[in-house]
Amino acid sequence: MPAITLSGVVKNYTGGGRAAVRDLDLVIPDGSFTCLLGPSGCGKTTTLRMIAGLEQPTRGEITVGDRVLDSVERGVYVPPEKRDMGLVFQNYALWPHLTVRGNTEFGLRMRRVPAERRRARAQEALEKVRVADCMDRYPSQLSGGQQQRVALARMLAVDPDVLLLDEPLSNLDARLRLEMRTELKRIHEETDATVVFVTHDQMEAMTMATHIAVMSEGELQQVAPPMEMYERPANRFVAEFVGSPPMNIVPFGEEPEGLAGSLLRYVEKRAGLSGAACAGVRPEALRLARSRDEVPGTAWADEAVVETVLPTGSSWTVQLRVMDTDLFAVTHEDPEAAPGDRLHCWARPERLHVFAGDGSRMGAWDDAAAPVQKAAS
Ligand SMILES: Nc1ncnc2c1ncn2[C@@H]1O[C@H](COP(=O)(O)OP(=O)(O)OP(=O)(O)O)[C@@H](O)[C@H]1O
Repeated sequence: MPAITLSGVVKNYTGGGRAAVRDLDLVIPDGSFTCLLGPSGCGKTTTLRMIAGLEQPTRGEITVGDRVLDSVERGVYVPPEKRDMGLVFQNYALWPHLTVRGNTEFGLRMRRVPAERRRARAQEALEKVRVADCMDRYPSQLSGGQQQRVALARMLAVDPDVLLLDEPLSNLDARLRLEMRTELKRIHEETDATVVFVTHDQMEAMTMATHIAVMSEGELQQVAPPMEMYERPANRFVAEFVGSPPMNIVPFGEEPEGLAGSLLRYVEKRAGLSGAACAGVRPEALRLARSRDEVPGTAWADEAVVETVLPTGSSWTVQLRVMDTDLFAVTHEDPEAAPGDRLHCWARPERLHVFAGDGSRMGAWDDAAAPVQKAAS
């Protein structure tokens, strides 16, 4: 299955104000598990529906390899049933008059798969999502979570090359959701299918995806493998959206004082940089030290007062007051600190993220901050 490519795709709904999707250029690699991630209303579902053929772009092209599925300019539109894609949407729309088995076999029946084969494939798919024991029930006799799993089974039974999933786990409780994430990841690895998965839950995207595409207000912000996006967010929006607890961001403003002033001086001195508008540090990159002697010489450091210490069982979240600003640190070792304690907080330069006034990442900072590579001797 070749890559799915969206080129210059725009979607304006009639009666809608601004475009739901704007100038979208996105390549979904073959065999990838690509998550479309972003806050509510950013255009994720619209993008997925256009790939499925349920909405037509206002402008632009969608292709799979050499096959053009949509081209407004060339007057091409391939209807959903001719795209060989499996769909599961949030409102999974099972047929109320068919049993679970009937629903799961439905797509196979449409494809004229013989009865015996149909039964076996439906059984297998229902076992995969663990609802085989509800085989003879009707959708109205199932919980929301069970219905969602039947919708997944119905799609899996057909074994499509492309799986399009719109928040398919939203009706499951926390435990089942976690289980189904693992299950979906396993299914993806087993089938080689290309999966496009819509979610607003960044943890879901981080744990399942091979690639994440972050959108905001109809525009693509960044596409990258999860860890690359986490470690090198392309702009301030991505930096703040991906990660939990979120990245600490310190805006410099017009005349930075306090922590902002200290950080800006550090950044300017180390990188000879101008035009920086804010700096960010992830909570786990913010380290704590009892004495300044424990801080590496090249690191940024400031004095901090402990405000609260919140143990979660596996980690501790420490709220710090650094001059005029609150910062959050996460540590996996007991910080042995109490409110009111005076500490030093610090971060290695390569763990600081610096953004310009338009929100874009300042690559010049990364170049200056990276540890000097030892020349090969
Ligand atoms: N049928 C429609 N008619 C008019 N406007 C629409 C329609 N569908 C979506 N929109 C608008 O398009 C924008 C993008 O919506 P979309 O559903 O794609 O976002 P989303 O990121 O999937 O959001 P959510 O996570 O809430 O589902 C929103 O402003 C929405 O109000």
